[in-house]
Amino acid sequence: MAKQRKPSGATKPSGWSVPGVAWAKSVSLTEFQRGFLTGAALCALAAAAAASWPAVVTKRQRNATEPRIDDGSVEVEADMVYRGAQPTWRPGDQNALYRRLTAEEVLDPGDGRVLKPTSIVDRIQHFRSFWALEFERFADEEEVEALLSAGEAVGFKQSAIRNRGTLASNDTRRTSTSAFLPERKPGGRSSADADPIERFVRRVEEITGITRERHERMQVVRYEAGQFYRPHHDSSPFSINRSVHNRVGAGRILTAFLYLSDVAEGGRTRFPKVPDDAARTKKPARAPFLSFQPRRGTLLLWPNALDDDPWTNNAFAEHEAMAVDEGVKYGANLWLLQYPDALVIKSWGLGK
Ligand SMILES: O=C(O)CCC(=O)C(=O)O
Ligand SMILES: [Fe+2]
Repeated sequence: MAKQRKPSGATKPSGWSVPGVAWAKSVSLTEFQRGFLTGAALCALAAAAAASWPAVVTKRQRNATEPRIDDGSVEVEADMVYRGAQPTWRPGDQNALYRRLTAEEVLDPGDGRVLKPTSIVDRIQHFRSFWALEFERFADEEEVEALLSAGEAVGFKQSAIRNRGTLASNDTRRTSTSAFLPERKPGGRSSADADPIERFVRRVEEITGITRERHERMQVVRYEAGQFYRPHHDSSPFSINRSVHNRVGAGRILTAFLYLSDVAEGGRTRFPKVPDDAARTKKPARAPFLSFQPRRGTLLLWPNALDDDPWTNNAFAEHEAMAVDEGVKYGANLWLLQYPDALVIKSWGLGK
């Protein structure tokens, strides 16, 4: 975990201009309106000054080598937090992954079978894309069982959820329970008969091209009848002033979600900002948004970032786990990160 500090070379901005005031002068406004705008601008400045540096920041040039990290109040360079690590994705890499997975043959590193998405959903709106790929029978029975046992061994607890930067449990937005599995150490790459979880992790490394030092610890989730996880985004914004975000949840550029059980009724994973494709769903009763039915062994893969700006969340990636009507639903999250996991940097000695 990088110590919080100011980015070197970043100085307080020299010249201030308040856009609201400049604009107010250029149009004809009443004295009252002008006074209101000036007052609002002064309030904003005072509020910013009251908060400690760097609550007020200049807009810097943005380009591929100088990422902007923005949680709404601070702006820092990624490598200040991630100790010079290279980002996983540069602009364009996300769409390149989509093309590779949909147009090329990706082979299972274990048994050599072709790993092909069985269902492809692709939306492009306002030049910003979102896609989700479903891989049926991605994990075999042994792998599914191993993940379930690993979850049981850790123990399922009321899932924690971040609420304005602090961890809170018993959140009404998430009633399910979950278990974070231990870190996966670097594994030997040769044996095809590795342990089942190892096989699964290698397959995810193969399809995504993202190796395990950029994986978060896997999280097994469990929902009993009536339990749900309301709409949320898996990736929290980067920031240096909320240290918890740096360790968990920041820069989850991809979600690989493996269903560990079939669910008879309910329990769908639904994307409430992505319209459904009428051609895919012939059932008129279904909500008109993209959703997936849990099927044991099926992997669902979707990006949480923007292709042209992988440091920024893609709003279309918002999703929810709808309430399970009957039976118990299990799944496993494997989040793939824009920088090596901070905990891994520390425990594997990957930091500088
Ligand atoms: O259970 C699901 O379908 C999705 C789970 C999820 O969104 C999460 O754990 O972040
Ligand atoms: Fe999620």
